[in-house]
Amino acid sequence: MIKVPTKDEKFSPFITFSREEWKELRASTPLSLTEADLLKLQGINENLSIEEVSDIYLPLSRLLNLYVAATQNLYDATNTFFGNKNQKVPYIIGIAGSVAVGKSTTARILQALLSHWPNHPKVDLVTTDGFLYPNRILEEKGLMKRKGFPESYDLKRLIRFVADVKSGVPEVTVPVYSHLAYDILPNEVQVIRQPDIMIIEGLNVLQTAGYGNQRHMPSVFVSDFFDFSIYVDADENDITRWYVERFRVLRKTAFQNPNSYFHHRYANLAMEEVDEVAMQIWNEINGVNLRENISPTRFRADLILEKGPDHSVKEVKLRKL
Ligand SMILES: Nc1ncnc2c1ncn2[C@@H]1O[C@H](COP(=O)(O)OP(=O)(O)O)[C@@H](O)[C@H]1O
Ligand SMILES: CC(C)(COP(=O)(O)O)[C@@H](O)C(=O)NCCC(=O)O
Repeated sequence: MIKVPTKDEKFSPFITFSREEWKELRASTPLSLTEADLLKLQGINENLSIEEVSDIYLPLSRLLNLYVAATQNLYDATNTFFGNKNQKVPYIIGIAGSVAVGKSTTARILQALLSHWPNHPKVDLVTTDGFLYPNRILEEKGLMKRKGFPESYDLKRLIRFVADVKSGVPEVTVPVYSHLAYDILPNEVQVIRQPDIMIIEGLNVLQTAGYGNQRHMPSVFVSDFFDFSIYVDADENDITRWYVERFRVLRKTAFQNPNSYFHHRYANLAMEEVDEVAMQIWNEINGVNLRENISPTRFRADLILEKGPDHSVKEVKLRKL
C-alpha cells in the first residue's frame, strides 16, 4: 500500500495511519500464533482483545522484526570491517508514556510477539523504576512525593546500564523496585545477559533536560542507545480514569496484603474514599509529571500509539526515515 501524505503530513516528521490503514500492514505477517500463544497473551492482560493483538500489535511486531533484521545486518557489516567475530549487539527498544497509559502492557505484548521471530528469540524487558532512588535517599532529599519525576531517578546509573548492555557487557545487573514494598528491594537484582532485543519501559526514557539546579542539557541521553522508541499516548482524562480504576483493583488485591506499604493506609478505605485518594495522587504527582516532563517527549519517539477511551489504538504515527 502506498500512503499519499496529506498536506499537513508533508511538513510533519511523522506519517499518520488510521487503525484501518495500519491493520492492513499486518497482511503478510508470516507469524502464526497458536491458540496457546493467544491465551498466554491474554494472561498479560485479561482485557486485551485478540482483535487488538492482530490489528495493532502484529503489524508493529512485523515492522520491528524488519528493522531488527536490517540493524543486525548493519552490525555484521561493522564486525566484518573491524574483523570482530560474532560480536553480539542487542537491539534496544524504549517505551515511554504516562503512569497508567499502558506502557508495561504494551512492552509485555511486544516481548511475547517478538520472541517468536527466529532471528531474535531472546527478548528481555526492563522497567526504569529499578533506577528510582531507594526511599531512604528520597526521604533525605525531600522527594517522596516526587516519585517518577526526573530528579527521583539515579540517571547516571540508568545511562551506564543501557550503555553497558549496548556495548555487549556479558552480564549487567538492574536493581528491582517493588510496587508492593513501594521501594527498591535491597537484596534483589535482575540480570541482563546479552539478549537479542532489550525493551526498556518507563516514564522517563525519552527525557533530555536536566532538573533542579542542573537544568542544562546532559551530554548523553538514555535514548542515545535506543534503536527504536515508542510513545504510548492517550487523552489525559482517559489516563486518569485508568489510573483510578487500577487503584480500585489494587485496593481489593495488593493493598490487602499486610506486607504492602499501603496496607495500613488504604486497605480499609470505602470505595468513594479510594477514588478520592487516587485522584489526589494523580493531581499532585502523576498528572503534574505527565504535563511537565513526559508529554513534552512525545515527538522524540519513532512511533506514537494513540489510544482511545477503551485502550484500543485509534491511530499510529510513524517517523519518516
Ligand atoms: N491494551 C490494553 N487493553 C486493555 N487494558 C489495558 C491495555 N493496556 C493497559 N491496560 C490497563 O490499563 C492500566 C494501566 O496499564 P499498565 O500497562 O499497568 O500501565 P503503565 O505501565 O503505563 O503504568 C491497567 O489496569 C491495565 O490493565
Ligand atoms: C514507579 C513509578 C514512578 C513509575 O516508574 P517507571 O517504571 O515508569 O520508571 C510510578 O508508578 C509511581 O509509583 N509513581 C508515584 C505515585 C503513585 O503512587 O502513582
